[in-house]
Amino acid sequence: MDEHSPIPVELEELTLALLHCRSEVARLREREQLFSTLLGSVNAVLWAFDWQQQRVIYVSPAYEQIFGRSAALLLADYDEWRNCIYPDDLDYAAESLAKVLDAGAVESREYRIIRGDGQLRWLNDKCFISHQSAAGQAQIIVGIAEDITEKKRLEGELHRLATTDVLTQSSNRRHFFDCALGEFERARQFGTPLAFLLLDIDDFKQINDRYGHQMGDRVLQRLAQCGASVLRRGDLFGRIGGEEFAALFPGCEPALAGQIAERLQREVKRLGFAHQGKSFGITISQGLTSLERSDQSLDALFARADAAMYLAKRQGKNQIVRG
Ligand SMILES: Nc1nc2c(ncn2[C@@H]2O[C@H](COP(=O)(O)OP(=O)(O)OP(=O)(O)O)[C@@H](O)[C@H]2O)c(=O)[nH]1
Repeated sequence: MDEHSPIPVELEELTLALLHCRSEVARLREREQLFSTLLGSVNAVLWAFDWQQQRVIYVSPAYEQIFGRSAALLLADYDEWRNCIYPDDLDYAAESLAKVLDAGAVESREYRIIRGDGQLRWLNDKCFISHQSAAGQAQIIVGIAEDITEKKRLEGELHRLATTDVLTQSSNRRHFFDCALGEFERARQFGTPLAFLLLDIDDFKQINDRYGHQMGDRVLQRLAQCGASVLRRGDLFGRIGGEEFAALFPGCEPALAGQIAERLQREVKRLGFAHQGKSFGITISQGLTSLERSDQSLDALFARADAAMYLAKRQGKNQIVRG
Protein backbone atom coordinates (compact mmCIF):
# COMPACT_ATOMS: atom_id res chain seq x y z
CA MET A 1 0.00 0.00 0.00
CA ASP A 2 1.51 3.34 -1.05
CA GLU A 3 1.41 6.35 1.26
CA HIS A 4 -1.36 8.04 -0.73
CA SER A 5 -3.74 5.14 -0.74
CA PRO A 6 -6.68 5.65 1.69
CA ILE A 7 -6.71 3.79 5.09
CA PRO A 8 -9.31 1.06 4.90
CA VAL A 9 -12.42 1.93 6.88
CA GLU A 10 -12.10 -1.20 9.05
CA LEU A 11 -8.60 -0.25 10.13
CA GLU A 12 -9.68 3.26 10.96
CA GLU A 13 -12.55 1.93 13.10
CA LEU A 14 -10.24 -0.53 14.83
CA THR A 15 -7.75 2.21 15.62
CA LEU A 16 -10.47 4.39 17.08
CA ALA A 17 -11.80 1.49 19.18
CA LEU A 18 -8.29 0.80 20.43
CA LEU A 19 -7.76 4.42 21.40
CA HIS A 20 -11.10 4.42 23.20
CA CYS A 21 -10.17 1.21 25.06
CA ARG A 22 -6.86 2.70 26.11
CA SER A 23 -8.50 5.78 27.55
CA GLU A 24 -11.10 3.55 29.31
CA VAL A 25 -8.34 1.44 30.86
CA ALA A 26 -6.59 4.61 32.05
CA ARG A 27 -9.88 5.94 33.49
CA LEU A 28 -10.60 2.64 35.29
CA ARG A 29 -7.07 2.52 36.67
CA GLU A 30 -7.54 6.03 38.03
CA ARG A 31 -10.86 5.04 39.65
CA GLU A 32 -9.33 1.91 41.14
CA GLN A 33 -6.58 4.03 42.61
CA LEU A 34 -9.18 6.38 44.07
CA PHE A 35 -11.24 3.53 45.61
CA SER A 36 -8.13 1.95 46.99
CA THR A 37 -7.13 5.24 48.65
CA LEU A 38 -10.63 5.67 50.03
CA LEU A 39 -10.77 2.09 51.39
CA GLY A 40 -7.33 2.47 52.87
CA SER A 41 -8.34 5.58 54.79
CA VAL A 42 -11.41 3.94 56.41
CA ASN A 43 -10.80 2.35 59.81
CA ALA A 44 -12.83 -0.68 58.76
CA VAL A 45 -12.26 -3.81 56.72
CA LEU A 46 -14.55 -4.40 53.77
CA TRP A 47 -14.70 -8.06 52.91
CA ALA A 48 -16.45 -10.53 50.63
CA PHE A 49 -16.86 -14.19 51.38
CA ASP A 50 -17.88 -17.08 49.15
CA TRP A 51 -20.10 -19.15 51.45
CA GLN A 52 -20.13 -22.33 49.33
CA GLN A 53 -16.39 -22.43 48.99
CA GLN A 54 -15.77 -21.03 52.48
CA ARG A 55 -13.23 -18.67 50.99
CA VAL A 56 -12.53 -14.99 51.49
CA ILE A 57 -12.50 -13.50 48.00
CA TYR A 58 -11.77 -9.88 48.90
CA VAL A 59 -10.49 -7.80 51.83
CA SER A 60 -9.78 -4.10 51.74
CA PRO A 61 -6.30 -2.74 52.60
CA ALA A 62 -7.40 -1.92 56.18
CA TYR A 63 -7.28 -5.66 56.96
CA GLU A 64 -3.50 -5.64 57.28
CA GLN A 65 -3.61 -2.53 59.43
CA ILE A 66 -6.40 -3.66 61.80
CA PHE A 67 -5.59 -7.37 61.99
CA GLY A 68 -1.82 -6.93 61.75
CA ARG A 69 -1.78 -9.94 59.43
CA SER A 70 -1.16 -10.66 55.76
CA ALA A 71 -4.12 -10.28 53.40
CA ALA A 72 -2.52 -12.73 50.95
CA LEU A 73 -2.55 -15.46 53.62
CA LEU A 74 -6.21 -14.77 54.38
CA LEU A 75 -7.19 -14.96 50.72
CA ALA A 76 -5.40 -18.29 50.50
CA ASP A 77 -6.95 -19.75 53.66
CA TYR A 78 -10.14 -18.68 55.49
CA ASP A 79 -8.88 -20.32 58.70
CA GLU A 80 -6.61 -17.26 59.00
CA TRP A 81 -9.72 -15.25 59.96
CA ARG A 82 -11.21 -17.90 62.23
CA ASN A 83 -7.91 -18.47 64.01
CA CYS A 84 -7.53 -14.84 64.97
CA ILE A 85 -10.95 -14.58 66.65
CA TYR A 86 -10.70 -14.52 70.45
CA PRO A 87 -11.54 -18.11 71.53
CA ASP A 88 -14.50 -17.08 73.78
CA ASP A 89 -16.11 -15.25 70.85
CA LEU A 90 -15.52 -17.86 68.15
CA ASP A 91 -18.88 -19.66 68.44
CA TYR A 92 -20.77 -16.38 68.46
CA ALA A 93 -18.87 -15.07 65.41
CA ALA A 94 -19.50 -18.29 63.45
CA GLU A 95 -23.21 -18.52 64.41
CA SER A 96 -23.92 -14.87 63.66
CA LEU A 97 -22.23 -15.18 60.26
CA ALA A 98 -24.33 -18.24 59.40
CA LYS A 99 -27.47 -16.32 60.42
CA VAL A 100 -27.03 -13.97 57.48
CA LEU A 101 -28.01 -16.82 55.12
CA ASP A 102 -31.55 -16.85 56.56
CA ALA A 103 -31.89 -13.23 57.59
CA GLY A 104 -30.25 -11.68 54.53
CA ALA A 105 -28.38 -9.26 56.78
CA VAL A 106 -26.93 -9.12 60.27
CA GLU A 107 -26.74 -5.52 61.35
CA SER A 108 -24.25 -5.73 64.15
CA ARG A 109 -22.04 -8.44 65.57
CA GLU A 110 -19.37 -7.56 68.07
CA TYR A 111 -16.44 -9.83 68.77
CA ARG A 112 -12.79 -9.67 69.69
CA ILE A 113 -9.80 -10.59 67.55
CA ILE A 114 -6.16 -11.16 68.42
CA ARG A 115 -3.90 -9.14 66.16
CA GLY A 116 -0.73 -10.58 64.68
CA ASP A 117 1.26 -8.81 67.43
CA GLY A 118 -0.95 -10.30 70.18
CA GLN A 119 -3.04 -7.18 70.88
CA LEU A 120 -6.76 -7.61 71.49
CA ARG A 121 -9.15 -5.60 69.28
CA TRP A 122 -12.95 -5.26 69.30
CA LEU A 123 -14.73 -5.40 65.95
CA ASN A 124 -18.25 -4.45 64.94
CA ASP A 125 -18.93 -6.54 61.86
CA LYS A 126 -22.06 -5.90 59.76
CA CYS A 127 -22.73 -8.31 56.94
CA PHE A 128 -25.31 -9.08 54.28
CA ILE A 129 -25.82 -11.28 51.23
CA SER A 130 -24.51 -9.50 48.18
CA HIS A 131 -26.70 -11.23 45.59
CA GLN A 132 -29.37 -13.77 46.37
CA SER A 133 -28.22 -16.73 44.35
CA ALA A 134 -30.31 -19.16 42.40
CA ALA A 135 -30.11 -22.72 43.74
CA GLY A 136 -26.66 -24.19 43.39
CA GLN A 137 -24.90 -20.90 42.71
CA ALA A 138 -22.32 -19.33 44.93
CA GLN A 139 -23.60 -17.14 47.74
CA ILE A 140 -21.46 -14.11 48.35
CA ILE A 141 -21.61 -12.48 51.76
CA VAL A 142 -20.15 -9.02 52.04
CA GLY A 143 -19.39 -7.15 55.21
CA ILE A 144 -17.74 -4.24 56.91
CA ALA A 145 -15.74 -4.91 60.07
CA GLU A 146 -15.08 -1.74 62.02
CA ASP A 147 -12.45 -1.43 64.74
CA ILE A 148 -14.38 -0.31 67.85
CA THR A 149 -11.65 -0.97 70.43
CA GLU A 150 -11.40 2.67 71.49
CA LYS A 151 -15.20 3.00 71.72
CA LYS A 152 -15.32 -0.13 73.91
CA ARG A 153 -12.55 1.25 76.13
CA LEU A 154 -14.44 4.52 76.58
CA GLU A 155 -17.69 2.66 77.28
CA GLY A 156 -15.91 0.58 79.92
CA GLU A 157 -14.40 3.69 81.45
CA LEU A 158 -17.77 5.45 81.49
CA HIS A 159 -19.38 2.42 83.12
CA ARG A 160 -16.60 2.32 85.73
CA LEU A 161 -17.03 6.02 86.49
CA ALA A 162 -20.80 5.67 86.74
CA THR A 163 -20.68 2.68 89.09
CA THR A 164 -17.60 3.26 91.23
CA ASP A 165 -16.97 5.46 94.23
CA VAL A 166 -13.96 7.57 93.23
CA LEU A 167 -12.32 7.62 96.67
CA THR A 168 -12.55 3.96 97.66
CA GLN A 169 -12.98 2.30 94.24
CA SER A 170 -15.83 0.23 95.67
CA SER A 171 -19.32 0.26 94.15
CA ASN A 172 -21.15 3.53 94.61
CA ARG A 173 -24.57 3.69 96.30
CA ARG A 174 -26.61 3.50 93.11
CA HIS A 175 -24.69 0.61 91.62
CA PHE A 176 -24.71 -1.28 94.91
CA PHE A 177 -28.49 -1.00 95.22
CA ASP A 178 -29.05 -1.80 91.52
CA CYS A 179 -27.08 -5.04 91.90
CA ALA A 180 -28.62 -5.75 95.31
CA LEU A 181 -32.10 -5.47 93.83
CA GLY A 182 -31.24 -8.10 91.21
CA GLU A 183 -29.95 -10.44 93.93
CA PHE A 184 -33.02 -9.80 96.11
CA GLU A 185 -35.36 -10.76 93.24
CA ARG A 186 -33.31 -13.87 92.45
CA ALA A 187 -33.34 -14.97 96.09
CA ARG A 188 -37.12 -14.49 96.30
CA GLN A 189 -37.68 -16.35 93.03
CA PHE A 190 -35.52 -19.35 93.90
CA GLY A 191 -36.07 -19.31 97.67
CA THR A 192 -32.36 -19.01 98.39
CA PRO A 193 -30.93 -17.29 101.47
CA LEU A 194 -29.66 -13.72 101.38
CA ALA A 195 -28.01 -11.58 104.04
CA PHE A 196 -27.66 -7.80 104.20
CA LEU A 197 -25.01 -5.98 106.23
CA LEU A 198 -24.59 -2.30 107.00
CA LEU A 199 -21.44 -0.97 108.61
CA ASP A 200 -20.40 2.44 109.82
CA ILE A 201 -17.03 3.66 111.12
CA ASP A 202 -17.22 4.67 114.80
CA ASP A 203 -16.45 8.29 115.70
CA PHE A 204 -15.23 9.05 112.22
CA LYS A 205 -15.74 12.77 112.75
CA GLN A 206 -13.06 12.68 115.50
CA ILE A 207 -10.62 11.01 113.07
CA ASN A 208 -11.12 13.87 110.62
CA ASP A 209 -10.87 16.46 113.41
CA ARG A 210 -7.75 14.97 115.02
CA TYR A 211 -5.79 13.77 112.02
CA GLY A 212 -7.20 15.78 109.13
CA HIS A 213 -9.51 15.06 106.23
CA GLN A 214 -6.76 13.43 104.18
CA MET A 215 -6.18 10.86 106.88
CA GLY A 216 -9.97 10.38 107.05
CA ASP A 217 -9.92 9.60 103.33
CA ARG A 218 -7.10 7.11 103.86
CA VAL A 219 -9.14 5.37 106.56
CA LEU A 220 -12.09 5.06 104.18
CA GLN A 221 -9.85 3.58 101.49
CA ARG A 222 -8.28 1.02 103.84
CA LEU A 223 -11.68 0.04 105.20
CA ALA A 224 -12.96 -0.55 101.64
CA GLN A 225 -9.91 -2.72 100.87
CA CYS A 226 -10.47 -4.65 104.07
CA GLY A 227 -14.15 -5.18 103.21
CA ALA A 228 -13.32 -6.42 99.72
CA SER A 229 -10.71 -8.86 101.09
CA VAL A 230 -13.09 -10.41 103.62
CA LEU A 231 -16.01 -10.97 101.23
CA ARG A 232 -16.55 -14.09 99.15
CA ARG A 233 -16.73 -14.17 95.35
CA GLY A 234 -20.21 -13.04 94.32
CA ASP A 235 -20.80 -10.92 97.43
CA LEU A 236 -21.55 -7.24 96.86
CA PHE A 237 -19.83 -4.41 98.67
CA GLY A 238 -20.34 -0.68 98.28
CA ARG A 239 -19.90 2.71 99.88
CA ILE A 240 -23.42 3.99 100.35
CA GLY A 241 -22.71 7.16 102.32
CA GLY A 242 -19.89 9.23 103.86
CA GLU A 243 -18.48 6.61 106.26
CA GLU A 244 -21.17 4.02 105.71
CA PHE A 245 -20.73 0.82 103.71
CA ALA A 246 -23.06 -2.05 102.83
CA ALA A 247 -22.59 -5.67 101.85
CA LEU A 248 -24.95 -8.26 100.42
CA PHE A 249 -24.31 -12.00 100.66
CA PRO A 250 -26.29 -14.02 98.08
CA GLY A 251 -26.90 -17.67 98.98
CA CYS A 252 -25.56 -17.10 102.48
CA GLU A 253 -27.26 -18.66 105.53
CA PRO A 254 -27.58 -16.36 108.59
CA ALA A 255 -24.92 -18.27 110.56
CA LEU A 256 -22.31 -17.87 107.81
CA ALA A 257 -23.23 -14.19 107.35
CA GLY A 258 -22.60 -13.72 111.09
CA GLN A 259 -19.14 -15.32 110.75
CA ILE A 260 -18.25 -13.02 107.85
CA ALA A 261 -19.36 -9.96 109.85
CA GLU A 262 -17.28 -11.10 112.85
CA ARG A 263 -14.25 -11.63 110.64
CA LEU A 264 -14.69 -8.15 109.20
CA GLN A 265 -14.98 -6.74 112.73
CA ARG A 266 -11.65 -8.41 113.67
CA GLU A 267 -9.85 -7.40 110.47
CA VAL A 268 -10.91 -3.76 110.80
CA LYS A 269 -9.62 -3.67 114.39
CA ARG A 270 -6.26 -4.92 113.12
CA LEU A 271 -5.84 -1.98 110.74
CA GLY A 272 -3.16 0.41 111.97
CA PHE A 273 -2.71 4.08 111.01
CA ALA A 274 0.17 6.41 111.77
CA HIS A 275 0.03 10.18 112.07
CA GLN A 276 2.93 12.41 113.15
CA GLY A 277 4.62 9.62 115.04
CA LYS A 278 1.43 8.44 116.72
CA SER A 279 -0.57 5.38 115.76
CA PHE A 280 -4.27 4.81 116.02
CA GLY A 281 -6.88 2.23 115.05
CA ILE A 282 -10.56 2.22 114.16
CA THR A 283 -13.67 0.22 114.99
CA ILE A 284 -16.96 -0.26 113.21
CA SER A 285 -20.59 -0.87 114.13
CA GLN A 286 -22.52 -3.36 112.04
CA GLY A 287 -26.19 -4.15 111.51
CA LEU A 288 -26.87 -7.58 110.01
CA THR A 289 -30.10 -9.13 108.80
CA SER A 290 -31.29 -11.97 106.60
CA LEU A 291 -34.10 -12.38 104.07
CA GLU A 292 -37.45 -13.37 105.59
CA ARG A 293 -40.51 -14.75 103.80
CA SER A 294 -42.47 -11.61 104.59
CA ASP A 295 -39.90 -9.28 102.94
CA GLN A 296 -41.66 -7.74 99.96
CA SER A 297 -38.83 -5.42 98.98
CA LEU A 298 -35.13 -4.84 99.41
CA ASP A 299 -36.07 -1.80 101.47
CA ALA A 300 -37.44 -4.09 104.19
CA LEU A 301 -34.00 -5.72 104.57
CA PHE A 302 -32.27 -2.36 104.41
CA ALA A 303 -34.53 -0.88 107.09
CA ARG A 304 -33.88 -3.83 109.45
CA ALA A 305 -30.11 -3.67 108.93
CA ASP A 306 -30.20 0.10 109.46
CA ALA A 307 -32.17 -0.18 112.70
CA ALA A 308 -29.75 -2.91 113.90
CA MET A 309 -26.75 -0.73 113.10
CA TYR A 310 -28.12 2.23 115.02
CA LEU A 311 -28.80 -0.08 117.95
CA ALA A 312 -25.15 -1.16 117.76
CA LYS A 313 -24.18 2.54 117.95
CA ARG A 314 -26.49 3.21 120.89
CA GLN A 315 -25.26 0.14 122.76
CA GLY A 316 -21.70 1.47 122.77
CA LYS A 317 -20.42 0.93 119.15
CA ASN A 318 -17.72 -1.57 118.06
CA GLN A 319 -20.19 -4.43 117.80
CA ILE A 320 -22.50 -6.38 115.51
CA VAL A 321 -26.26 -6.38 116.09
CA ARG A 322 -28.64 -8.73 114.27
CA GLY A 323 -31.94 -7.34 113.11
N1 LIG B 1 -12.43 12.40 105.24
C1 LIG B 1 -13.68 12.25 104.85
N2 LIG B 1 -14.68 12.46 105.73
C2 LIG B 1 -15.95 12.29 105.33
C3 LIG B 1 -16.27 11.90 104.03
N3 LIG B 1 -17.61 11.79 103.93
C4 LIG B 1 -18.12 12.10 105.14
N4 LIG B 1 -17.12 12.41 106.00
C5 LIG B 1 -17.18 12.81 107.40
O1 LIG B 1 -17.72 11.75 108.18
C6 LIG B 1 -18.12 12.31 109.41
C7 LIG B 1 -19.33 11.57 109.91
O2 LIG B 1 -19.62 12.06 111.18
P1 LIG B 1 -20.84 11.60 112.02
O3 LIG B 1 -22.04 11.39 111.14
O4 LIG B 1 -20.99 12.57 113.15
O5 LIG B 1 -20.48 10.18 112.53
P2 LIG B 1 -19.34 9.67 113.52
O6 LIG B 1 -18.40 10.73 113.93
O7 LIG B 1 -18.72 8.49 112.85
O8 LIG B 1 -20.15 9.20 114.76
P3 LIG B 1 -20.87 7.80 114.96
O9 LIG B 1 -21.49 7.43 113.66
O10 LIG B 1 -21.89 8.08 116.02
O11 LIG B 1 -19.85 6.84 115.41
C8 LIG B 1 -18.37 13.79 109.15
O12 LIG B 1 -17.39 14.53 109.86
C9 LIG B 1 -18.15 13.94 107.66
O13 LIG B 1 -17.55 15.17 107.32
C10 LIG B 1 -15.19 11.72 103.10
O14 LIG B 1 -15.36 11.37 101.94
N5 LIG B 1 -13.93 11.90 103.56
